[in-house]
Amino acid sequence: MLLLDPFTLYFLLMATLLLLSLLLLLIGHIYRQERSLRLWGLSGLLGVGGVLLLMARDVLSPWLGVVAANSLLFCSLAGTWLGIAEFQQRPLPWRLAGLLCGGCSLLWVLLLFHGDTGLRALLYGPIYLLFAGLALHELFRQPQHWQRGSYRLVGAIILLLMLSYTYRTYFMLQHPVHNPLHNTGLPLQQLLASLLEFAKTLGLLYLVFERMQQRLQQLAMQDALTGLHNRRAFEQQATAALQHDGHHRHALLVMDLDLFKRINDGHGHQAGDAALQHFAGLLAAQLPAGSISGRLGGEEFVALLRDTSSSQAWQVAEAIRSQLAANWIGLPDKPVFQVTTSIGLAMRQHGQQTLAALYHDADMALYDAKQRGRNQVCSSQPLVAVPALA
Ligand SMILES: Nc1nc2c(ncn2[C@@H]2O[C@H](COP(=O)(O)OP(=O)(O)OP(=O)(O)O)[C@@H](O)[C@H]2O)c(=O)[nH]1
Repeated sequence: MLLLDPFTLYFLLMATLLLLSLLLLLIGHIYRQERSLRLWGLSGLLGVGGVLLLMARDVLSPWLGVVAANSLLFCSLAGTWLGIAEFQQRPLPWRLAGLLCGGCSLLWVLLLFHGDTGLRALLYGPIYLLFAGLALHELFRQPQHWQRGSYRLVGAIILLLMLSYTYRTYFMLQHPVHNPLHNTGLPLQQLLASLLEFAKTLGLLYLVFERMQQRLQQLAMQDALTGLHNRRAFEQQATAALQHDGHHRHALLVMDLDLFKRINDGHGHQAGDAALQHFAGLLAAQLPAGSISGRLGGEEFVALLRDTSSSQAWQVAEAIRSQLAANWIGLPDKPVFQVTTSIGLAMRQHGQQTLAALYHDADMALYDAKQRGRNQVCSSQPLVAVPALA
């Protein structure tokens, strides 16, 4: 078996981190909306550059090696933190990051003059801990992120990194005059820290992909105009609800805006869109909590009212109808107009009734409402029209 010494492993890790950083920059270039990826890619490049400079300090001048390398490493830490702030869609604390990096580098230079390695070591740990702490703070700014497994995983990796930096400080204090290249203890710690940095970058990448997937899922399930569920999402959620609460009474409302073609023709397509959005807002305000609503297409909407009686469902439908009829809709600099809706209501008769069967009953009731002159609610059982409230 090929056994690699810690240094070879360390160099291999650095090479992998370099490739990963380049990959992040490439993906960040393709998915331009994810600027955090580019910041993390840059942070990785700075980190690798800093380590290489540190290692080459015997060849280059110690000044260049130590001062430039540490400055790059501080900027790399700031890059991770800025990337997380960007990922959380917060204004980037550029100035603060610049001030911190500049301040840390300056302190480092001053301590070089002082020549006390112990003091430098004491400064080293807190700077790393500060940047890791800022990254953690940004990651868990929203309390709901504590509930998310992926966030907790990245948080745990950053905590381990903080432990590793603390140990590094302790080690440097114990061995004040050391050369990291020829010391036996430090490379192992450096190996561990690099592995954790690597894991952290992968974890952050995972967070971005998770969010991209959520966005795609949202796009696939949401009606773009109204923000309501689209047909597929409504069918999925309503079917699950019917299966889950089999013994409860549910009501289905199928709603179709009246003579919508006239609104489009008379006021323009934009006004028609505004009417659809207005109606979606009305549904959100009038439907009881726990209801599932959606836009099936065109000017047809649907809502499943869970655990409700027929009189409650009737009242909700009637409130939606009368509120819509009572409101004027308008666009800036355009004449206002009114729109009405016809609604078909069906109550679930028994536990086995499917969504398709329920929809069929409600659709028949809607047809009846249209036939009776529109702007009214009709129920499938018994199939009668009930006088409008207003
Ligand atoms: N503005 C706008 N119009 C849409 C959209 N989707 C469908 N429509 C229009 O909605 C109209 C539906 O017309 P019809 O199916 O004839 O129904 P209606 O005029 O509402 O008549 P009734 O249903 O019988 O009351 C058509 O003119 C479609 O072009 C949309 O997303 N935005």
